[in-house]
Amino acid sequence: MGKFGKDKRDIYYRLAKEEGYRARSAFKLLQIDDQFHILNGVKRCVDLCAAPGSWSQVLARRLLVSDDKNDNKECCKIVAVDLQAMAPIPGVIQLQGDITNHSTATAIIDHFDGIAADLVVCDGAPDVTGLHDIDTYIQAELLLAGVNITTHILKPGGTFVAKIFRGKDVELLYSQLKIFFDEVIISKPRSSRTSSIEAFAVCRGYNPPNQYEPTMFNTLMEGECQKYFEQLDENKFHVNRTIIPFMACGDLSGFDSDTTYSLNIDNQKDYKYHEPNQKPIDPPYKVAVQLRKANALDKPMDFKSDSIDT
Ligand SMILES: C[S@@+](CC[C@H](N)C(=O)[O-])C[C@H]1O[C@@H](n2cnc3c(N)ncnc32)[C@H](O)[C@@H]1O
Repeated sequence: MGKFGKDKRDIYYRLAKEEGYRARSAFKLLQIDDQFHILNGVKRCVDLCAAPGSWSQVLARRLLVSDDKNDNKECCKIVAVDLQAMAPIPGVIQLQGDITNHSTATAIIDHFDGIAADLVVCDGAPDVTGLHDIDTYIQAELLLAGVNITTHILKPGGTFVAKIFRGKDVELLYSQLKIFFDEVIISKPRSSRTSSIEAFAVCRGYNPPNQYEPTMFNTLMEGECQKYFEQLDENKFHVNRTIIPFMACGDLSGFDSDTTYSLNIDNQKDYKYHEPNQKPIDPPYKVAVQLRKANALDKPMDFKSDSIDT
């Protein structure tokens, strides 16, 4: 496949480059916001698992714009966190850290001068192995780590948006989210491939159980933590089956992420190749790439997975 093949096969990859985004995932957050208006009135916002930074770019473009209708520029703060280093984005405070660490929660709150956030978004994904059950399990753990840290930093009534893999035990995750939020909707943006099990949980109205004290237990599903919730609020803790609404979002007559488009879309727009906007600065696969270039890998490695969208 030539240099243009991916532009043809993946319209959102191409549009991301044209519109200056670092990754195609930007469109997922844009479409979620268009549907649910999660950014309305937001003054403090946290982007968990943010690298390479396309969601932070969306947050910065939509929240830091100063015009007659929006005077947030002075007071809106965006903090982005990732394990990996990320190239700077004007107006975004960056923290390199692990979302499972308490010190990361403290560092975020310090940036907000002790005031909790209005919105937390989390597009966290582990390095996928291609083994679906393992990938889904690790993703669930990461989502729960996202919820854990969110309980330290989100204001009551606040909104949490997180990537979720719809694997076979996803209903347990829905129940966990319903413990903390009044409303949970699972949403599939048009820019997320249909073939991917990825979707996004849009959780509104943060409302933890009575007397809930935020902890950094590794998972909310484990026995001790579960017992803790049972003691706290019997009425609110149900790990029974929960029916969660599912909504597609994004312009349904717009671009389909599973379709291959001509390079001159509808002959209306002249095609011009764009390089990616920001290459990863220190990716975890760097050593493997170097080994491969030096012909030092035993056999070629395939990092592709057809079921996980990035
Ligand atoms: C799909 S990427 C996020 C893409 C990003 N939303 C964007 O639009 O550019 C997933 C990110 O999760 C990060 N991540 C995974 N586990 C993490 C952890 N425990 N703490 C912080 N970041 C983590 C990875 O380093 C990776 O950058």
